Amino acid sequence: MTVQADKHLLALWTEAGKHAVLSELMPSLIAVLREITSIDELYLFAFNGADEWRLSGGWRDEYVPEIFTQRPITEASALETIQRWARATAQLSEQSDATHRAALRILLGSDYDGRISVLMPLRRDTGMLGIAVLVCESACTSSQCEQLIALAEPLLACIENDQQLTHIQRLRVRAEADRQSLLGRLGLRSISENIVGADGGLKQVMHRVNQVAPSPAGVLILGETGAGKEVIARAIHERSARHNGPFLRVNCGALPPELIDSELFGHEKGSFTGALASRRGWFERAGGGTLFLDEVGELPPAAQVRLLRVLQDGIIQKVGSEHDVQVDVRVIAATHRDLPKMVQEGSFREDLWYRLAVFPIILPTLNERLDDIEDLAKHFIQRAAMRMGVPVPPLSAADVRNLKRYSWPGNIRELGSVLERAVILGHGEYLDLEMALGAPSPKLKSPNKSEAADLVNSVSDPVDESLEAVIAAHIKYVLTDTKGRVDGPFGAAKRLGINVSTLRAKLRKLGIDANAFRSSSRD
Ligand SMILES: Nc1ncnc2c1ncn2[C@@H]1O[C@H](COP(=O)(O)OP(=O)(O)OP(=O)(O)O)[C@@H](O)[C@H]1O
Repeated sequence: MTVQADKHLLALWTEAGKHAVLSELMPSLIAVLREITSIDELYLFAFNGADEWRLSGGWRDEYVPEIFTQRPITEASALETIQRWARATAQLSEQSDATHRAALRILLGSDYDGRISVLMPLRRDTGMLGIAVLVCESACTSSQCEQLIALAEPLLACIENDQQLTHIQRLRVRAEADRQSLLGRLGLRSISENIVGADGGLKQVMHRVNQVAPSPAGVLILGETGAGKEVIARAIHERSARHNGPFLRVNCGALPPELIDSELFGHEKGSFTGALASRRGWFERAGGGTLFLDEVGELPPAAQVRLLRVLQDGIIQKVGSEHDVQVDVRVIAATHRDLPKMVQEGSFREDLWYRLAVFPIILPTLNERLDDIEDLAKHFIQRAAMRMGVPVPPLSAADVRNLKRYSWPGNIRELGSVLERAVILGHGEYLDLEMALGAPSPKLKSPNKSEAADLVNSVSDPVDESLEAVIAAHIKYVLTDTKGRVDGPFGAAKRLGINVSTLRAKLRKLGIDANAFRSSSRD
């Protein structure tokens, strides 16, 4: 192949590699083809495999007479011509004669207005997938024909890319229509409207969200498990200039330690056993959008160093590569852990903590926003009823009181599950909250003094072992809440409504070590 031919081939592959729609590529494609022959017009047709030809892209000069008999050129007239031609080639292809098969590679054909149309089948091994129609002022020489034939492959790639992009666009339109219809059924205009308590217990939080969302600053969301950290991270993304970009969540705690770097930053092919192909990591995939690093406190020290680098310079290095890659990502991190304490203990880097904590948002627990429980409950009941296709069961004042009495270690997520269960258990006719909350549960919050005393005193009764287990679990739960503290105004004895000495006796009897709860939190 000559240097010129190589140059044309490279130029067309460069265009194909842009993965753009054909209408954008047409001027560049025709410019390359014009260097080979006196081409005036170019039409690219794609065959969809079901006996249909579609005009994927067309280009023509204003001043050149038209190739087709009708003007303006309609897709129908182009198709008719092509179909006529395709029928002719089908007849030719039935013949095994080598000359005819060669002729099928390019067809110098129909002559309209004294011009030559070059019909070029675009083939893959599986068959003919497209046709390029070139309208030239003069006939092509055999060497020009050869050069054109060599360009069939990148032209086909351009058509295929165009088809894929059109397909994706169609899926996008369909997904958006589904989203709108779903929002309509929920009586909402956008997902972000769905933050229950935005004007109640989350008012301060939403104020912080609105303050930080338009800026490029990173955000650290602190809150117990299930308190709504992801919901808040999404709200920031949706209110930011990046809202059209991706929002990706990665749970740092769920990444296998040996794969953390490759997952976050990507890897090159062959960089480790099993790296069969190069792969983009979460940071690259979130380009132009927001990366939500959930459970950031779980990252091991080595990954913390690399995360700090991205946050400082916006630069990552793939595993197995020495090249820096610039990424354009806003990072929102979250954790239920006590990060300052982890810094003190040396398990979380201090410099990373300062970098992440530029704009902290602290989420209240559900217990700290009990006034939102009624609205949240209605929201979850409605959602569950809608999912099950049953009428929305009413929520009574007694139900609300019960829900407020419950201690919610799993926060809003747990509330949602309980209410969904209550709708299911009530068969959509009523709300079976009692069953959904379970029998007297270790999670029941601060029972009154006599209830607690009864429970604890009954430990001496060896008959009912399961009751003993319930008591032990409840004491453990309260100790978790009080972080192992037994006495004092915030101690477990006070919470349980019994004497400190009684509680200490029970602890000994039940084999519970209060000190073991010193550093734990409910998660
Ligand atoms: N304000 C809210 N209004 C409505 N639903 C909420 C709200 N906050 C949280 N939820 C719902 O509660 C559940 C838990 O929320 P989310 O996943 O955001 O919590 P999280 O703090 O990120 O949890 P984890 O610590 O386990 O990652 C989700 O189903 C979410 O839709």
